[in-house]
Amino acid sequence: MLTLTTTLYERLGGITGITRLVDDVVSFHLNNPLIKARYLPLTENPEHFARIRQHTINFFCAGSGGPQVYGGKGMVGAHKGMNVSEQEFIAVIDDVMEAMQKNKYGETEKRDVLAILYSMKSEIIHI
Ligand code: HEM
Repeated sequence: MLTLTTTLYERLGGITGITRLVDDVVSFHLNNPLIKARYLPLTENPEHFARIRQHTINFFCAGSGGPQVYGGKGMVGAHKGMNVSEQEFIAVIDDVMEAMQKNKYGETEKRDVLAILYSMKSEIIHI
């Protein structure tokens, strides 16, 4: 029997769709009163900002089945010392869901991304 599978990466629109999504998420974060203080300092250093943005795009691509290689820190290393709260964690996920809504992704894709993000909770909060 022939089985056709589509990766989440493909369903997210590949590198083009994911780049658009990440840029929308960043812009939502910078306007979200619950978390903007965490991200605003990044805008003061354009090179650092560009590096984190590129890492985040590659992280999403690689994590959803794309060919890109993620070269940033692991989730514990990236968030250690921030003592991120549960509320901030949910705020980040809410922004991702809102950005997916804006870009008209389907319920299946939103559910898949939600499950992947939620699974990282213990590597990100209170560390
Ligand atoms: C599932 C949720 C999350 C994922 C998948 C995620 C993912 C990432 C990734 C891939 C990076 C780039 C690391 C690097 O370039 O080495 C990063 C950096 C960062 N994250 Fe998260 N993150 C999440 C939640 C959060 C939360 C809740 C906060 C705080 C509100 C946060 C704040 C930051 C900040 C400030 C940076 C930049 C760190 C730096 O300047 O080196 N993240 N995150």
